[in-house]
Amino acid sequence: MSGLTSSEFVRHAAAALERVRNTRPRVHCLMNTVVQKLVADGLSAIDAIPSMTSSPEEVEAFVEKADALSVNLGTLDSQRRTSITLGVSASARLGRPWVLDPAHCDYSASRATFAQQLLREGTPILRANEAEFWLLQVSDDVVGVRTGKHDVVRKGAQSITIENGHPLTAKVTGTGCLSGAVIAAFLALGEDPHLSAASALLAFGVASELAADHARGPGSFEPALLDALHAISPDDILKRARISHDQG
Ligand SMILES: Nc1ncnc2c1ncn2[C@@H]1O[C@H](COP(=O)(O)OP(=O)(O)O)[C@@H](O)[C@H]1O
Ligand SMILES: Cc1ncsc1CCOP(=O)(O)O
Ligand SMILES: [Mg+2]
Repeated sequence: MSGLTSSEFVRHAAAALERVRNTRPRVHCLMNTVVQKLVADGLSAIDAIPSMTSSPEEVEAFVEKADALSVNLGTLDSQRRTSITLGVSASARLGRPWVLDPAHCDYSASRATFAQQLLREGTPILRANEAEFWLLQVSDDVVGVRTGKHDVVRKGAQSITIENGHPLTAKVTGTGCLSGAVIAAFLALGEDPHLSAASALLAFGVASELAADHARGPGSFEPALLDALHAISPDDILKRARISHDQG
């Protein structure tokens, strides 16, 4: 884990949350059409600044103005493929960090092929659920994030496992997509991508636990998650973090 002990990593994550709040990174999202609002609201709640437009004519300009890019393949059509290809190339050319969520690539071979092509551009972070994750190959310099009951953030032989979270998170459509966008906000800090991705997921997992304290089910969990992303403090991370790591 880049030479850090577990407690040093937790302190890093707490401080990274504070830096996101203070620097207000711009995150451009090429997001599926199902969960645009949740993702934009979740980014705003942690004090990042979202933009969501996906027209091919404008995508390069938006990527240029952004600090990081979040790409999601959930509702792929031909125009969106064009925008994503342009956005990802611009990101790689400009050296902007970017995150790929290959949503539902396990349902469609052509989507999986497209995801695999995109992963060759720049140095992305892959954020995927279990089924999607195992379908794709990531090179050793790409950070691979596999979410689920525990989130595993791997780079080469090094991995950080985040045990924080709540099962209600999986009952709200779009939380996986939002977790990818939150990773992009932390990547925008320009720090070690492995630590940034793990810090983002630790903050997201702790926020999910805070939200669950105020929820009666998925319907009330969704707004509670936005409230928790707004309210979560570095201290919450220091007090609640449950992580383990493997230096490989
Ligand atoms: N059983 C679970 N317990 C706690 N958190 C979970 C569980 N399953 C998924 N999550 C969380 O829900 C979010 C979405 O993850 P996941 O369901 O893996 O992705 P997707 O929504 O893309 O299918 C992540 O923040 C993950 O940590
Ligand atoms: C249901 C659905 N269909 C296409 S995109 C999408 C949202 C997926 O969101 P998540 O994987 O984050 O729950
Ligand atoms: Mg998903």
